[in-house]
Amino acid sequence: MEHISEKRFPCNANDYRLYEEVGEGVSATVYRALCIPLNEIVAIKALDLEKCNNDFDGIRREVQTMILIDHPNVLRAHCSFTADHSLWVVMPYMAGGSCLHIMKSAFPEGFEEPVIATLLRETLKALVYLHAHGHIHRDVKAGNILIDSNGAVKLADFGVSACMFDTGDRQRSRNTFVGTPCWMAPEVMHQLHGYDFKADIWSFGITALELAHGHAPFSRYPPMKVLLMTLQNAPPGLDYERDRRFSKSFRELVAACLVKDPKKRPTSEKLLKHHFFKQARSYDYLAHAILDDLPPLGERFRILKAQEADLLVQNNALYGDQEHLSQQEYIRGISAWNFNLDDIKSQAALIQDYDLPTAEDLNGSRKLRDEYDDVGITAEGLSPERANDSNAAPSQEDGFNDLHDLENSLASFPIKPLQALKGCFDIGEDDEGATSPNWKGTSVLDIEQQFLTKTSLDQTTGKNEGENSGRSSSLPHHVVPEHKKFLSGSLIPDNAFSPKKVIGEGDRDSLQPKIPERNYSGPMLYRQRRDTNSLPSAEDTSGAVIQRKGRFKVTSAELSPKGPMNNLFSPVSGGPVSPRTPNFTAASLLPSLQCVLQQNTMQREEIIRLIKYVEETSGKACCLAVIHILLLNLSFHRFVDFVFLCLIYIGKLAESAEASNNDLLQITPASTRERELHSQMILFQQRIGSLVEELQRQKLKNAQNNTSVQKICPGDAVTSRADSQ
Ligand SMILES: Nc1ncnc2c1ncn2[C@@H]1O[C@H](COP(=O)(O)OP(=O)(O)OP(=O)(O)O)[C@@H](O)[C@H]1O
Repeated sequence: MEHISEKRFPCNANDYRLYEEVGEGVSATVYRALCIPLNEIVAIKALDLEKCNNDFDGIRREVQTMILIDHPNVLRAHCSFTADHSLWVVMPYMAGGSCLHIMKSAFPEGFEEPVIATLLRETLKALVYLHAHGHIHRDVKAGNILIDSNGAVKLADFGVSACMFDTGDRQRSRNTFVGTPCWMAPEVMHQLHGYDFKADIWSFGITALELAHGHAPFSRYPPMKVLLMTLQNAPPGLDYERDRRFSKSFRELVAACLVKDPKKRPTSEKLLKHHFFKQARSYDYLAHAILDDLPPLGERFRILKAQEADLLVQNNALYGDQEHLSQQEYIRGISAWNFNLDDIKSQAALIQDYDLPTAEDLNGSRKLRDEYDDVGITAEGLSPERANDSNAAPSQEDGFNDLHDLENSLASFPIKPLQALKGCFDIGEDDEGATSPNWKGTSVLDIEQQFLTKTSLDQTTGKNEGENSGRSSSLPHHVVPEHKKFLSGSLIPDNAFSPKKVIGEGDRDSLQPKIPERNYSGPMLYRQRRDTNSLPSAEDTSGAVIQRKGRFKVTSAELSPKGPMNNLFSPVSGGPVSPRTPNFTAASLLPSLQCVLQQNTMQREEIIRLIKYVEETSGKACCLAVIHILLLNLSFHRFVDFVFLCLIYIGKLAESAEASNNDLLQITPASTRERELHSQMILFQQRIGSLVEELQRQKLKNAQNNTSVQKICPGDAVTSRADSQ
């Protein structure tokens, strides 16, 4: 590949002497150099072929364009040739460097309007020429506007330029995704209907703002966000209040260029006739206005590069791997065109809603006005209040997040920006399905969230991004990864209650689920209710609390058999006392035993009184009948008392018998029944005698057993022996 201009620049690397580096791009380094045979200072752009991803067609197109074009405002290549792994493009040396570098070095807040008008007029002349010859530059920006030492202005860099004659059918629109995000026209971003030379007019309008402010709108944001803001926000522009130093004609020129509908943008030729350019001046004026007192280009570039290195170090310390963000590339003068969608998508994963400090920020010279512009508010798009309030930082509601205003603000835009996003970023069907089919509704939030709300940091410093980040953090409700359903059906995490919490009886009771009341029939109903729901206090119960089982209490009353005759009386309250009361001590039993004896004595006296009464009135047989009745009605545990009474009575009978000697036998029963009862009484007497004898035998037997047990136990024997010794 070898091309020679009319001047016959040599195509051999040995004929050139490289001096200092004066510029750096994505894939190229630009050197000031000396063409030795011609003794002429040139610029050599060394394109690293390995970094060009084998895009030889692109390189060929750029070089062809640079050689074939012939216009005083378009940078032309002298020749090109390969050297080692690089392609060298020899071109005129523009000693003033790019407008971007000039601003970075001496005009961080932008140029004065006559300078801007002059620069833009010359640039526009280049565009008129290129468009007339079927070229779309596609990368118009301050970094590609070069200035010669005499103030001449040339549009450079055709790395992404497109020739509309490439296919031979005068194709006037393209369908490739190239350019630099901040300067990229919306129709270039969405890729749905292609674009034409009007895309350069949009970039021209962005460049006008760049020259006015020192930076392009959205330049501090990563590419993905720039794309979204460009598509969703109202077009950027000059603000009435903040940009008072600029003329109305300048605002109108910018507004004319930055219309989202490319059809409504003027052509470059028409734009060149805009009255704004009446204030444009000569090359000499330009040279004096912006190049005087500037150090040589190489030195400026070295200083800028050192600043960039410092910034990278600081940003790396602050934000880690975020050094690829566009602001840094912007400072470096790298346009980052030729980026591809994969790169953007990977950057989207790194998007943070904070601002990286710029060189100006670090120097404390950043103006709020710049931030104002960065959110993309046109002067025309501002409310009167906002336009007059110079201190009011714009919020994202100015179009970025307000979905309803969004479509309205883009009324002139031919394609819905959200669909454009869909086309741009290969949102798959699944992604689409995951969002609402209504683009005006949730889907924009989904996309926004997908690309922008990966923000986990809110490190804004009171700038408009603070609002944005806050808004971004408000994720749509259906994208709440932390809120997962519990399969158990409970929305409360299983560990909502501390598993290590010691649950006391009361706590456990309170945590117990309420047991539905069972419908017990019969007498159990009342008792069950008392047990489960209306358990009275110990003071309310008819008996003392014997045992607790959870929230259930067993009382003596519930353990005692029913019926007044079955109850013993409490010596204190007179209430029933359970005979099965466990763990009673002897001291506690003593009052009860005394009570029992007293009670028995009273009953015994009562029985004796009754027997005497019967005896006096109905004879001994009737008395025995009373005893029999008493026997049948007494419970078993009163049997001892009864036997005791019977013994007393029988003893009296015996005394009576002994006293009367055969009187009993001689008693003549009054009736047959009386005789039967008499015989039964004798039988009872005999049985009682037998029982007494049996009882005595058992006592004796037990005494003997105890004696034998003591003899068998060896421990006791040993112990007793030891004790005795
Ligand atoms: N002829 C020239 N004379 C002086 N400086 C130049 C010249 N050409 C380029 N430069 C400087 O070198 C920088 C990078 O050049 P260029 O833009 O062509 O490289 P690139 O790889 O295409 O970068 P980018 O991606 O920014 O377009 C320019 O911004 C400019 O400052």
